[in-house]
Amino acid sequence: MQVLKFGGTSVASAENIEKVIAIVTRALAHGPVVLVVSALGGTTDALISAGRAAASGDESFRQALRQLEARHFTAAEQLLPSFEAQAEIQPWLTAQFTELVLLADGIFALGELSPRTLDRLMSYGELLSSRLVVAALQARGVAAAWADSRQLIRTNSRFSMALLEEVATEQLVADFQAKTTENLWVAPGFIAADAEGHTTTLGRGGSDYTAAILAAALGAEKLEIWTDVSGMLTADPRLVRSARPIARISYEEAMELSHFGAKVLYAPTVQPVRQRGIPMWIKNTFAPQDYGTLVEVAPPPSIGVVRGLSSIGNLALLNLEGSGMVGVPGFSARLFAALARARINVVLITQSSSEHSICVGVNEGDVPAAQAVVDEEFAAEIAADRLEPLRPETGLAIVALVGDMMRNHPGISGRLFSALGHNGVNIRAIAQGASERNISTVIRAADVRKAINVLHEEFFEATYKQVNLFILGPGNVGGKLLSQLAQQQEYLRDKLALDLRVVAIANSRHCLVSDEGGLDLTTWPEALDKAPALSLPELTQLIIDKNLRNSVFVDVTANPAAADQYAPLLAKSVAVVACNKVAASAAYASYRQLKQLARDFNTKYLFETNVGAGLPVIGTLADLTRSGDVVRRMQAVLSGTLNFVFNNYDGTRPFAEVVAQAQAEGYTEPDPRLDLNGSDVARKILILAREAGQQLEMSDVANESFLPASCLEGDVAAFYKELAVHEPHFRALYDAAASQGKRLKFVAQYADGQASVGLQQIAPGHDLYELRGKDNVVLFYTDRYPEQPLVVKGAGAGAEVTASGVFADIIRAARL
Ligand SMILES: NC(=O)C1=CN([C@@H]2O[C@H](COP(=O)(O)OP(=O)(O)OC[C@H]3O[C@@H](n4cnc5c(N)ncnc54)[C@H](O)[C@@H]3O)[C@@H](O)[C@H]2O)C=CC1
Ligand SMILES: N[C@@H](CC=O)C(=O)O
Repeated sequence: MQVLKFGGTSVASAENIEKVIAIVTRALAHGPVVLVVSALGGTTDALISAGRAAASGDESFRQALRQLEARHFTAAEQLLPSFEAQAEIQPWLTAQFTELVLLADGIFALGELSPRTLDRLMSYGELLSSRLVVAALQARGVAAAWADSRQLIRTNSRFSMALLEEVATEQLVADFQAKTTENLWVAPGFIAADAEGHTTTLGRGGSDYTAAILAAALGAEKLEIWTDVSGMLTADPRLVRSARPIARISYEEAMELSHFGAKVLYAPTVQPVRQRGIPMWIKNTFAPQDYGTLVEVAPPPSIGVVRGLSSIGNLALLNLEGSGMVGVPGFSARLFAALARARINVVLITQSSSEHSICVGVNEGDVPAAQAVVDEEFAAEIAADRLEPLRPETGLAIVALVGDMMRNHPGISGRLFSALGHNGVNIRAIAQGASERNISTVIRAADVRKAINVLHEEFFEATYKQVNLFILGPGNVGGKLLSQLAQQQEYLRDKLALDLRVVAIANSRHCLVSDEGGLDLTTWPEALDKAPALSLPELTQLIIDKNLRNSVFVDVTANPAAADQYAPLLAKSVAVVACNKVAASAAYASYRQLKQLARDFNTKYLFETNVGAGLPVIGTLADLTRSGDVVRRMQAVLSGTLNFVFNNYDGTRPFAEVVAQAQAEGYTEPDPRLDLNGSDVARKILILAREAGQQLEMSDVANESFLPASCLEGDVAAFYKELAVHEPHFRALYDAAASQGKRLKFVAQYADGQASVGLQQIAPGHDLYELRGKDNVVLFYTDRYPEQPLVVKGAGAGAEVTASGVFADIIRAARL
């Protein structure tokens, strides 16, 4: 005997029922079949709302029932081609709907819908669908007997969620089997009856359960649950696009996953087949060729140890806390007894070993009742201040990892916590049974999508990690960065398993945001011009609200207001990558705060390009200090612009023209005066000193500017004019150095807690002398490099190299 169950979508229309018939006909070739069907998709909901409308005096229930009637008549017409077959079923359908209307009229008259009446009302869905399927089969020459599940399955009288009476059911099934000759029975799912013959139901989704009960009672060789997806998936596909079917799974794992929200299977279904060791398949009616999922005793181990992820929402935590609980036996018994009296289902339990609190998870809808019964139960202890009143917390969800093999693998929870922690997902409670088959975490409902995706990547996608970028300032450097990202996207997927998606690009006028899948990195300039404006705080809020996993904010502006966004973003575990130097060179306290926030919220604040553009200057310094070395002295040329200017200025061309060339080639700051007056270099040596462990402020950096003060009055155009006016000054500086065979270098120095920047004449043979083009050089003198310094040298400015430094920081942030 095989038991096949088809869900609501599988029998939602005549066309779908044809598919069901084809599958059943094929199965019959292998032996007798019990076919269990759900109501036509949407019917149960329609019946419930019609019943509720009737109970509340709303006559719209009549129209709803007329619509249901029409739908069933249409299905009958489509399924039964012959006039005779239709003539046979139509009076029966009419009689059913007459009964249904009478029942609803009764509800309307009484103004009350009891659980018992609701069960009766709902039962029509499956009664109608199963009869239609029998008629359709018979019309195609397939002999089928209709088996009324109310005469096969005995339950108690707990209406809407009746409990199975196993022994009586087995007897009823055996009796029916003894008197039935057909090889195919068609039974309505979901419904049963109590000892008095009242119709009961087995809980929403209960048709799966019906099939499992019948399979167990008949000792079937297999149970097939036919639905609209190709088996149980590694995660809810509405949340995780890359979720994939699980080929084989144990009963226990299937039970855990279905209990924790995997809607494909009604949780109680597993128990009856598990008891008898009956293999259960989950198959897709619309893709019968797909393998589906086989639920069995001992499936092969899953490669990634974790078999699946699931989640349930609408959860509340109830926290019972107080010193009066410590070491006193019986508290939990009283808590659970009180909840049970109010028929409140406890979804999860945790208790700390201090015994100072017990925390239980319940459905949010049960919170008021729970609060009332628990506070009443513990009224005396609360009054005596030995317990606090029950504290409910709502807006939560459970995300669970499921897998039989987890118990043999240390480190699974470590990976779970670390993946969630890096993404700013706060875990409110944790539960793990001694079987270690399920690790459940309670998190904010708003974090579920992110958490499930992060965990899916961690445990199932050895292949890709999605990283979501928000890029501010697609100018000189930002534009190059976007080209590099576009060019490298495929390589990163193939070689580093990183799926870098640019979710938003913003400049000072527009903000372009992608809906799904990331922005097209070839057409963004035109799209950005048409995009609406968004203020910086609004952009920050958007990033927070999107709540995407592995989010990175990339600041490629020179804007102080942009730097103000780092703190709120880091506090939400959004990584910050900046070539903007404002934040790292602002007040020491705020620089520290940002670094601390990154540590506290398990994320990264990276600004390697703040010094030496794409050169590994800050990274090298960090490697030195991390390994215990102490930086005693630094000497450096840190301005690409000034090095370029002094390398190219010899009096044959005006100084202003050489500066303009540096700007045109993309070496200067957006405001070139910051380079020329030494501020940019001062910021850089300040950042290096801080990274070396010194608590310095910008005002501590001595800046001996070579620029006449009048050059800084007015705007950038005035600055260039004034440079021209002071040509003799620059010529004199050059001549003084050249006459001694020396070169001009704008040098940054740090020693003994003191930092300074200024123009120096450098003699041949000096470490700073041979420094071409726009190059930078940093000499680190440390305890381990006391005389011969550790040298970092190379191109220190330019959009391309800076963009590649930012890119490298993005990869660091992404891999955490
Ligand atoms: N050019 C270089 O060699 C290096 C540059 N940097 C840094 O790179 C940063 C960018 O430099 P460039 O690309 O040359 O500048 P840029 O002026 O070409 O680009 C800046 C971009 O920021 C945008 N922006 C400015 N204020 C904004 C706001 N409030 N909101 C949104 N967008 C805003 C502008 O619209 C523009 O798209 C600067 O902080 C600079 O210090 C760092 C290392 C080397
Ligand atoms: N304007 C800067 C660019 C890098 O920080 C420079 O010239 O060095």
